[in-house]
Amino acid sequence: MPSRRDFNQIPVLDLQLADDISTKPQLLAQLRHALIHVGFLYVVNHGVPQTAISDIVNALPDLFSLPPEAKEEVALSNSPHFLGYSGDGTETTAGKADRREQFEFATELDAKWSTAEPLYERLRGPNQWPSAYPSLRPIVETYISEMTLLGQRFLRLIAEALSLPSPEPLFAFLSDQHRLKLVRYPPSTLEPGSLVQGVGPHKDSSGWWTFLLQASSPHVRGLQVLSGNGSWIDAPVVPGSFVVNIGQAFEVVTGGVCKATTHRVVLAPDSPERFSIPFFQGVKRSLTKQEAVGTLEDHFKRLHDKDPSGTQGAISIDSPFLEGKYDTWGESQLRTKIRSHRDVGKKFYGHVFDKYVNE
Ligand SMILES: O=C(O)CCC(=O)C(=O)O
Ligand SMILES: [Fe+2]
Repeated sequence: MPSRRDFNQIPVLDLQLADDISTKPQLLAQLRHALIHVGFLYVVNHGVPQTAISDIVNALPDLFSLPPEAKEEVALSNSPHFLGYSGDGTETTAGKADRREQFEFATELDAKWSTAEPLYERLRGPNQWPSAYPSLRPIVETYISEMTLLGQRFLRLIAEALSLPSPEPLFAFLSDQHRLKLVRYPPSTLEPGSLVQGVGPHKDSSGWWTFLLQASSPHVRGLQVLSGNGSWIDAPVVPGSFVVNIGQAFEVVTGGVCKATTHRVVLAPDSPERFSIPFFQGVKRSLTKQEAVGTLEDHFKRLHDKDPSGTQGAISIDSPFLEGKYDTWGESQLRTKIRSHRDVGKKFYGHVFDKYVNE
């Protein structure tokens, strides 16, 4: 018998159905199914203005064509907040180097960390803006604001789909800082039959929810999602959509009823350059394990007991946050960031570097 998380395609949800009381129940039922059985979905008619999307998509070719010194000016290695540019091959996922270059931005905030505060508060801080491309800043800021709003609308729908009495408990987990990556995968020139890792298999660890814009034309493929039966399902470009998926903290808070699903990007032989823009809705840094597990535990246990077939297996949660020895989400994030960007770790977090890298 197929397990509950076998799927062979990713559902497409029309958020406009929420605007009419006669169609909203249909949307909520589709959403509940996608949350519990797939962990990945597309949204269309999502309400994000087309100009905010096309402005950022159109900025990508010029941004990535900047000369090396303009990229160096905003290198991630300058930033204790892990914001800025990192080059092709500098990040590893599942033990292998990823083939992508990226600019990482976040909600624009001051750096106000002092030694009286937990070290993870130093993750909060301002962006680095390339001086060679001054028009980028308003484009990115507008996009982050719009995606912040979409994330909030989406959380309200999720609360209803999961029968929560109110969305407030979900909002209480949110951070003041959401993160955005502008990503370019290079064209591939491989021999037939070989595949290159754009980004290796992973579950999103840095956010509550991810909203991904596939910013290339529909013939450019690459994103794949792991079904419960072990097969990789293509997630092609659906024009006018965002791909939405669950982050690891949300899996923890729902007691594993909603699972973070593994995904990857593979570059096939002769594949063209590919752009994507993931927005990671942030989780508050001070969140403790106890709060994450305990706040909605009773609700999700009841949901599981009411529909044990639908949420079968809900008890197992595979979470570095829960399994790790660090009690807050912020510290667990800081550790992850230091491990994946060791140059930044050594430079700004020298006194904890060995602890986080060797433990
Ligand atoms: O580029 C993509 O399509 C996916 C990127 C991704 O999964 C990530 O950055 O977490
Ligand atoms: Fe991801």
